Amino acid sequence: MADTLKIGSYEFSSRLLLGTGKFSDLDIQQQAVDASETEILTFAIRRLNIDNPNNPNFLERLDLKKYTLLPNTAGAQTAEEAVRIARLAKASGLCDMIKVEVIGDMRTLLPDPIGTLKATEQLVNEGFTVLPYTSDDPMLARHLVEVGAHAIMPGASPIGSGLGLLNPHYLSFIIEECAGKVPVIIDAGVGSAADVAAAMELGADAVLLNTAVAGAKDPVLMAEAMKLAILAGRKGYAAGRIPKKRYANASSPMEMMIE
Ligand SMILES: CC(=O)[C@@H](O)[C@H](O)COP(=O)(O)O
Repeated sequence: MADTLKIGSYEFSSRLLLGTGKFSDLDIQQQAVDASETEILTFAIRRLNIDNPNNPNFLERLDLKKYTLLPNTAGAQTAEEAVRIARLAKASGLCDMIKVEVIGDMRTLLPDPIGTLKATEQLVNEGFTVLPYTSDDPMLARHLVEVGAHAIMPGASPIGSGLGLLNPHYLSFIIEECAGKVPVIIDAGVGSAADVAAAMELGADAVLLNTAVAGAKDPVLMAEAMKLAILAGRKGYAAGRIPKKRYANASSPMEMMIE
């Protein structure tokens, strides 16, 4: 059976979601998107030029028909702002999927939990497929699932920091909490392919990243590395790692020697 990622009524082969911002130029962006083999592209609606389709925008080199678009509400600091931005995206015919971002603090860019919960509930009620960006709080994840979120997107560390998985223990609680209900997509703060593999080995269903690829010395090569890290981490998780031991355990024990 195919190992697909299901988000609401959507189904994907790739488990890598890619942000489209911060690339040094649009050719590199296009090549990196191709190399990643992602099927889901995210972008800030506020950065998009919706009013005048004749003006250039930062998605213009991408063949958008090939991708599912995941607009996000970046820039919103209240639930009301996030809901307004999401409605604008839907009215523009972009997609009915929305990544809810309600930022509570402009220095850390950490999400505001109460605003995130309120916006998620409202947008679910309006028929959106809602993917809230959240902190690594397992109780908030539980409430988000209860109000109908279609995926939970906990940050690994602050957006753009590249610090990797700061609290794998709590992320694993969220993965447990959501198991059999909705997918968990680790979002933000990933710095390297090793971080991506670690997230997938924890049991995450997917990873969303932007800066680690866009800011790499070679973004196209890094996009390919991220694609492979997703596959390696997913297979490693499915294969079941050995338990960690405090002391050595010889690889060629004497009792198993063939005479
Ligand atoms: C929540 C958010 O905005 C992130 O999805 C961001 O777009 C990606 O974070 P990184 O740039 O740290 O990968």
